[in-house]
This record gives sequence, structure tokens and C-alpha cells, in this order.
Amino acid sequence: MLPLKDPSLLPGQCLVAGQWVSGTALIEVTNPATGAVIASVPRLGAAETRQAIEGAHRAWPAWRARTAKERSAVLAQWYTLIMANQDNLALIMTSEQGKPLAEARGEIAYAASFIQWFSEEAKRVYGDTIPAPVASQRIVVTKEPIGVCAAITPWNFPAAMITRKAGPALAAGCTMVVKPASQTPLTALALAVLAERAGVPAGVLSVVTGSARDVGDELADNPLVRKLSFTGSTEVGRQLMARTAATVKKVSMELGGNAPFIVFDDADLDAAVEGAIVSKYRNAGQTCVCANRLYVHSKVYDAFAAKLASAVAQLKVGTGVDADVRIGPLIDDKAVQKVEQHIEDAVSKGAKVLTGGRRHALGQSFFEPTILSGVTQDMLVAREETFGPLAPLFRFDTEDEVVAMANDTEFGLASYFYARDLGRVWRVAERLEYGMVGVNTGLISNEVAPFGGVKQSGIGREGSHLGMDDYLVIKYINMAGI
Ligand SMILES: NC(=O)C1=CN([C@@H]2O[C@H](COP(=O)(O)OP(=O)(O)OC[C@H]3O[C@@H](n4cnc5c(N)ncnc54)[C@H](OP(=O)(O)O)[C@@H]3O)[C@@H](O)[C@H]2O)C=CC1
Ligand SMILES: O=C(O)[C@H](O)CS(=O)(=O)O
Repeated sequence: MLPLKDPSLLPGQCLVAGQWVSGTALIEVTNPATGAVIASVPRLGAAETRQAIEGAHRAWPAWRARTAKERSAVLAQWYTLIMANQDNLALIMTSEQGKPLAEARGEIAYAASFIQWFSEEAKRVYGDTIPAPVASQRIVVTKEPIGVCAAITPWNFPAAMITRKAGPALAAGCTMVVKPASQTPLTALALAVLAERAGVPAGVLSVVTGSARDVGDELADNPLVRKLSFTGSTEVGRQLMARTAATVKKVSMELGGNAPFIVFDDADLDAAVEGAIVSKYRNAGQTCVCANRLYVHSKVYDAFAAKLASAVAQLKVGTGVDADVRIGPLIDDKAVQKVEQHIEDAVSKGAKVLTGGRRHALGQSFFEPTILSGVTQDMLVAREETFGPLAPLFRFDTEDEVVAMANDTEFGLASYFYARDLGRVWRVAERLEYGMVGVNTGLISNEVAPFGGVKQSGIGREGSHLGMDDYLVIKYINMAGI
């Protein structure tokens, strides 16, 4: 058992239609830093998922009938409780996901910020009045909650990926059933404990742990579910889009990325190195908006590579609860194998290891933060998302050349570049085919801006005032005979 101040944050049960339920079968949760089993959660299936969906359907009328101000107050209380339990929640997260405690604390605050933001947005769902073409008519347009929603979330941000969905859903007057990743269910269940304490009514929010197929298929198939929001790999996103088509569900897809990080010859190199460290090595590189390809102008390539290698050498690798650790373990050995595959492929085609390049002496799924030089577009690392602490450096000479290379991917989530010429900043920001562009920064994630991708990185936007739209439907009312 984890040394929590509040052990009740580890219920060991799922919240299904307002009831805490156990399971005969269990999913063991392991600490990726040690391999030790730290807890277990129910392995629920289609039947319990159906109960959660039906409970959400029953709870919807009363929840949508609450005033926006009342829903806002409940979310505000949930935010307060999440922040009051930040340390406990961070320890739970680091124990099941591996990220350094400082990053986990940061994610809890980031996750809470979505609840706070949407407690405010709840009160700003506005409609329209439209001048009618007929004198005896009046036209009104309202926005209404879409209904029962499903969320399927990944292991890399076990808190924020849930609140980025549950926040707008509940604010809009919807109800939600969440299926968290099987590797990181504890954070999700702790958030459910706090939601119940905050006054989220029975059935409005359920968290169901279990196999992706059993739980996920029911969420995708059940006609009572009107909206499905998914964050995870593009491959699974495709499957879910196809499967939800049968019941014409509204979908939001936050999928994979392949972010370019471009350093022009007029860049502030120290700032670019700082941005590369943040963008590449946050969460040990297991972030969909991580820099996946670093393009460096030939004139500054050697200087940037040397500065980056020096900074990377300072990054302490270790268990997330240890002081000053910057790089924790990867989520599992499969993740390590993908990093190794990308390195082996690149080196076999001529790339060189500047630093790192192999499993860390700590064992388990720890990996040395790595930089490759001499990387080219024909290497796997240019086309696939590494999802690990690997920074591949590519050379370029012209703006047109690097924009073409940066856009040469089916992904379009995040992109970054460092430059100071104003004309270049505008030209490149406009030409990059991505949902998000960081200019002279490696960290663009916050609750106020629309997060999301284009091309095969996804559909829809999370966060910002636009984040409510994915949980609303538009109704047009024509009142005649006036
Ligand atoms: N765009 C974005 O914001 C983000 C994108 N990602 C992307 O996700 C990937 C890494 O995360 P990862 O968790 O491995 O992604 P996965 O797509 O494997 O899993 C994500 C979630 O989907 C569930 N799932 C898996 N298969 C199915 C299925 N057939 N039907 C229903 N649910 C399913 C998983 O359940 P279970 O755990 O039980 O297998 C998990 O809860 C990377 O590609 C990363 O880029 C990740 C985070 C954010
Ligand atoms: O899961 C992810 O990669 C997150 O979307 C990254 S972020 O929102 O923390 O940038």
C-alpha cells in the first residue's frame, strides 16, 4: 500500500452508476521503476460498463436540469479537493506511471486547471437569436448537452487526460463514463473519490477499469452513448472511429504526434536548448506533443548539438520519488524496445550516438536520455513517434527545405521553432501543417488554449472556450404565428 495521508484515495473499487463495486477478477498495477505490484483494481467487463452507461442515462435529466451556476459550483469544489490532495495524487501517479514527483505534482495542477476552467465556462454557453425571414416568426438557437459521454484515456497523463474530458462534459450538463488505461487506473479512481466528495451526483461520473476490448467495445457500441472522446494512439483512434460509426456517435480524437522542432540560424541557442529539453524529455519523452524530430540549421548545428549534449548529460535518471530526478522509467519494456529499434535503425543508416543510446544501468525500463546526430528522413525515427527520451538531430539549409521536411508526415499535432526574424516567424508559423505551433517555446500545453491536431493526429479541440463545443449540440427553434 502506498504511504498516503489519505488512504481512502485508493478505493480498490470502481465507481459504477453511483456504487463502488469490486471485481472477482483483478488488474494488478505495477510500479514501472521497481516492477513491484502496488495495488489491484477490478477487471470489469461489458455488463458493468452497461450498468455505468445506463446509470449515466438515468442521471442525465437531473444533472442537465441543474442551473449552470450549480454545476459550476460542484466543479469548483472538485477543483478545490484535487488541489488539496495534490501531494497524495502526485505520489499515486508517480507510483503507477513513473514520472518524477515534481512532474506529477505539475500534472495534478494542470489536470485541476481544466476543472477550474470549465467550472467557469459552464456559465458561458450562449446561443443566438436570428432575424426571421417571415414577420410572424422568431428564430432562436440554443446549445444543449449532447448526453451520455464516454472517455477512453492513456497512461502517459493519467489525470489531465481525464479532467480535459470530464471537465467540459460535466460543465455542459452531460454525464460521463471513463475507461482509464489499465497501467494507470489508480489516479482515475482517486479523482472519482474526490468528484463524489465534491457533490457530483450518483451516476453522473463513472470510472470503469477493465480490458480495453470488453469495456471499450461496450462504450463504442452502446446507443445510449452519444459522444466518445479518446486520447491515445492513432491506430486505436482509427478503430474507435470505425466502430462508433455504427451508432453515429460524435467523436473527439487526440491521437499520435511527430512534432518537428526547428532551430534556425537566427535562434537564441540557449533558449532553443532549454526548449528542446522541456519539449523532448518531459515525461521521459512519453508525450504526444514531444519534439520527435529536431531540425537544426547547418550554421548552428555543431554549437546547438554541443550545448544540447551538455544539458542532457545533467539530466538525472532515477525513481520518480528520488530528489532531483528528471528522467523516470518508461512505462514498460515494450516502450524501451521501440526506442532501441529507432536507435538501431538510425545508426545502421549512418546516424551517430552523441550521448546515451542504451538501457540505463538502473535496469527495469530506465533508458539513458539520448541524442543522435546525422539523422536523415529515410530513418524510422523521422516517420514514427518514438515516445521515449531520444532526440534525433537533422541538418537543413533553407526555410523551404525544412518546412517541407517538417510537413512530410501524416501527423499534425504539435510543432516548434526558434527564430527571431519577424517575417520568418510569420511565414513558418503559417506554413507548418499542425494544430499547434510553439514559437521560441517548447511548452505549449495549458487549459486556456485549444489543444488538438490536424491530419491523422485527431479531431476536435480540448481546453479553451472551444472545448465545450465537443459536448454540446445545437438546436434551432422557429416560433411562428406571432
Ligand atoms: N494526442 C494526444 O493528446 C495524445 C496521444 N497519445 C498517443 O497514445 C499513444 C500512447 O498511449 P497508449 O496508452 O499506449 O495508447 P493506446 O492507444 O494503446 O491506449 C490508449 C487507451 O485506449 C485503450 N484501448 C486500447 N485499445 C483499445 C480498443 N481496441 N478499444 C478501446 N480502447 C482501447 C487503452 O486501454 P488499455 O490500457 O486497457 O489497453 C487505453 O485506455 C502514443 O501514440 C501517443 O502519441 C497519448 C496521449 C495524448
Ligand atoms: O498526453 C499527452 O501527451 C498530453 O496531451 C500532453 S500535454 O497535454 O501535457 O502537453
